[in-house]
Amino acid sequence: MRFLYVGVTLGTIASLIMFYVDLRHGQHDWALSSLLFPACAPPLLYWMRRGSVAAGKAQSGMALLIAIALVGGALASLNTEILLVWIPVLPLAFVFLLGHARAMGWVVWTLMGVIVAYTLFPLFHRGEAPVSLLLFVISLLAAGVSILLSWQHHRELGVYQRYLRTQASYDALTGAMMREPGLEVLGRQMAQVDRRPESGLCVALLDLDDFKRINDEDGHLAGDRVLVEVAAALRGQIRQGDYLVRLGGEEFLLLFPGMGTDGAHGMSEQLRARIPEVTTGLSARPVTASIGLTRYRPGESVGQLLGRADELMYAAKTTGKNRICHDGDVPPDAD
Ligand SMILES: Nc1nc2c(ncn2[C@@H]2O[C@H](COP(=O)(O)OP(=O)(O)OP(=O)(O)O)[C@@H](O)[C@H]2O)c(=O)[nH]1
Repeated sequence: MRFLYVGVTLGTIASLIMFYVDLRHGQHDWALSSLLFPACAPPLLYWMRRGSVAAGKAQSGMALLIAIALVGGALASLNTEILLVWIPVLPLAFVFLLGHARAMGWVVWTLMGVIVAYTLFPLFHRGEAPVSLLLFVISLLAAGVSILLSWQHHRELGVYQRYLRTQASYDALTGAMMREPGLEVLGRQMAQVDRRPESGLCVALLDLDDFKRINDEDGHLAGDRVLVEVAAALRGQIRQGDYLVRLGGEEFLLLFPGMGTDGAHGMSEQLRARIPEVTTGLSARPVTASIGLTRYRPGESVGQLLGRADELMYAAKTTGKNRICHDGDVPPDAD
């Protein structure tokens, strides 16, 4: 939005200077096209501030003004080099106003309008020649360069945004999804099962056993390496489309969308057996995990589902650890 205020102010000042210069040279028809932007853009901005015009519509309105001013200016005065200066500026103005995707359409149409204006120029000016073809093509090439620059900027921005999203969603130590985004995914998966109950969803709450002792006896760094190896093993074992979430500390949540209880139990059993293998040598004693496995019951809340998984995991802890506890009362398996 700040661009809009700066852009309208600069555009208005530049257009008023052009208007003054055109008037001094007695070119009244050119002066009219210079007056279009200062006459329309500030009121549009004012209506937008008051809320009478939606911001998106006001921005499209500004883009339209720029397009009309440029094509109109080209028809009226394309035999002066000064107008060519604006042609490379146009793609950047559109990108700032409308975002990259929409701007490209506007750029194409406006440049086509300018090319048509160049071609028709002699018709409107009794055979008078427009500015040399070489200069005109150079200004179009300069517009091409500014499109490439804006595209490059857009790409870099996309890479940076993806990087930030990853940083915000994935735990730096284990690479597992973090709690918040993980619970959002869980909510989405549950909603999907609510719509299509036959698809099913199982969740496993996995907690490493006696992790505090690993930290105390082998050191915090060893504890970290255990977490890294366990997470890597879990990720390597689950299917594409399953999710691994680090709920906190040494507690992980696994989501198995579309998997029945038998399948999820088999998978959890493999994971449980894999943990001591991948952590051999990292800790003086074998690393094991207790797992609470449950199936989502359509209509229940995230809290109810995770609460049940937690109770089952706790049952696994209290009945000897290194084991899986699962629902005894799940509906008959669809598998
Ligand atoms: N090294 C390391 N330790 C962590 C991290 N996050 C949490 N912890 C430790 O994990 C330990 C968890 O201990 P408890 O909650 O008592 O659980 P536990 O020792 O596994 O006992 P049970 O769950 O009953 O088997 C605490 O000592 C935390 O300091 C981490 O990122 N790295």
